[in-house]
Amino acid sequence: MIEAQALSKRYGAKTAVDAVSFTVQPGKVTGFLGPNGAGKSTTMRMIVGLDSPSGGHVTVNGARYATHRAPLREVGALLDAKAVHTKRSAYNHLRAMAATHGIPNSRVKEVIDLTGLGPVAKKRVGGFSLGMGQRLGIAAALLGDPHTVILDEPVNGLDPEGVQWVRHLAKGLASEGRTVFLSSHLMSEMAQTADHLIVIGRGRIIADAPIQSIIDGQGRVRVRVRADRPQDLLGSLAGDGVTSQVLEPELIEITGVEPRRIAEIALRERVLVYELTPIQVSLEDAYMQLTQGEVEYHSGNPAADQTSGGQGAVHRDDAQIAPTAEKGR
Ligand SMILES: Nc1ncnc2c1ncn2[C@@H]1O[C@H](COP(=O)(O)OP(=O)(O)OP(=O)(O)O)[C@@H](O)[C@H]1O
Repeated sequence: MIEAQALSKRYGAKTAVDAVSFTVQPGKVTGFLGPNGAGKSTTMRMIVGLDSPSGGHVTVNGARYATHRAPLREVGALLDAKAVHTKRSAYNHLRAMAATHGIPNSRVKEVIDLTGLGPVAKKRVGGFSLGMGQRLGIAAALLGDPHTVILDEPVNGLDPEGVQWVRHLAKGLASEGRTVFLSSHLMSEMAQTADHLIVIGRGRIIADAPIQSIIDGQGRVRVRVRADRPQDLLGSLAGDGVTSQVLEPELIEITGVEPRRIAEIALRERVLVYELTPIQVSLEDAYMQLTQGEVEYHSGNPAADQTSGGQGAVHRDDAQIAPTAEKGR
């Protein structure tokens, strides 16, 4: 288990992590999401003692990382896959790590097999592809058979088979009762892997909830309607929280009304409806809505949905989470 209490990190005038408190529970995969520069890596680095907090504290399995007698057995982390001695072979790199913790060579062989590094284990790490480097980083994280596994962008550079492998690995580790905390910018992958999400923006927690409740919480019901007189329908539907967008003369998208209510009103107004399709909210949609005020580094997004009304707060299991801030400029 990872427990952070009012954890902060400042670099000069920059507050990278701003008094965050959260718990990463064992037995599930917890995804850590946030825009570029939100503070994910800094938080992960503080968990494993690579950065010292400016305020607050964080423990892993009940104690600060540095106070564990054999930290590799408590927590394994992939933080920067490039941080290896490039002239060593993968095998020697892992053996050197294992030696410092009294981990037997048999475990080195095990993690090499587990991560599919067998064919290149004796080759110099300097010549590794990004994906091979990631696999080596994951092998190192698993070396001590740790209770807690932290993976920062583990699928970065992996091919589809590798991405799938990381997914199964993360789920498998969680099903063994371990704590699995991973970050990724790949929403579709996160949607398939994580049970729970912590979303951070500008150093603060925006959401901390089961993945489905984050999707549901952000997704006000949206329905695509084809009708012969959409304006008449819209006139009768107008009300609190209902927004709409005319896509084509006979095609509209309505947000905030259940499909059945739309059908009832259409019947009453004698509007011919020939399509009524609820639109599924994806994790990506929910994430974009949650973080729309939190993105520091914008890339123009011409496809951004301009029609959504204000979004409500997402709720944690137990407590309310700050509502999304207003749109950043
Ligand atoms: N060593 C450092 N010195 C100064 N500023 C830093 C340092 N490390 C991180 N920062 C700043 O702290 C903020 C958080 O960075 P961090 O790398 O934790 O974000 P992130 O969420 O991991 O981003 P990304 O998704 O781009 O990896 C950023 O504004 C970053 O520029």
